[in-house]
Amino acid sequence: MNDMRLMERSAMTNDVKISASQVQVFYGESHAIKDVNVDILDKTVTAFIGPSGCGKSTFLRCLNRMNDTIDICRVEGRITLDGEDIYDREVDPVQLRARVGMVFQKPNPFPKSIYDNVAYGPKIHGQVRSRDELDEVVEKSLRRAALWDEVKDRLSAPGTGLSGGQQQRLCIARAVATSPEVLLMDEPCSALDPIATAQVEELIDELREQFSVVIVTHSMQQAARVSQRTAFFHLGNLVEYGETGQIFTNPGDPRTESYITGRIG
Ligand SMILES: Nc1ncnc2c1ncn2[C@@H]1O[C@H](COP(=O)(O)OP(=O)(O)OP(=O)(O)O)[C@@H](O)[C@H]1O
Repeated sequence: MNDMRLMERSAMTNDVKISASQVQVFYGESHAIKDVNVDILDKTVTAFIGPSGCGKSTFLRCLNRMNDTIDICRVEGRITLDGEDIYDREVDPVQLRARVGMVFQKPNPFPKSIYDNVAYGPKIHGQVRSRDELDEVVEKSLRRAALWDEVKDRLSAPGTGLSGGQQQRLCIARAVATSPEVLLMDEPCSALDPIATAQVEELIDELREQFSVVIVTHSMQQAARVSQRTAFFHLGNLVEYGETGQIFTNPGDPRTESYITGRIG
């Protein structure tokens, strides 16, 4: 039985969810991402690490076309989600972002009630047909974000009135409410205290049972704790990508080694 489970697990984690090939990103004349090739696996947590300014967030934002919102930003190359080119003219970026959700560094709940923060996505994407169905989605999402018990008696209170850690879990609930296939997290714990960080990390581990999670982090301890794959970026290049344990214990590139041992960054 255990062997069987192991087999299922390893087979599961070899499915490619997002594939990037020869991706270049420019901000005006500045070349921020240089020829990046990477396959992001389904039902896996992938950590992007590297020194400040190396392009982690820029590359993350390519994966759900958030860079489209930055005028001077130009993305080249090919990125596919389940084999389909996400930069194809036919693809609606708003629909794409329902499939590839995002959680930002600073919790940013809408100035609305806790309920409405979570209900917003399913409503605008026409994913629910009745108030009962919406109630169900809201409850399920808040449970998945490990927030339900703390807020179930005050769903109409403003989301901005929650603590920082609760607000970040509310943003995670909002992101999972549209049933995304991939969740992008840009330093989701940087504004949180150690207890809230531990809660969010635990949550990330649970979320990967359902979908692919990509997390940008400055904390190597966090990358080691939550991820199964790690990508090390340096000066816009993807230097090394592989199993987290291997990257941290036996990196193949001297730049990765310098970074993880604290010599650069
Ligand atoms: N909106 C923007 N306009 C112009 N240049 C930008 C913009 N965003 C990022 N850059 C530049 O692109 C490069 C990569 O930045 P990015 O924020 O992706 O790095 P990062 O690795 O996520 O950094 P950090 O760890 O400090 O958040 C940097 O040189 C940065 O100055």
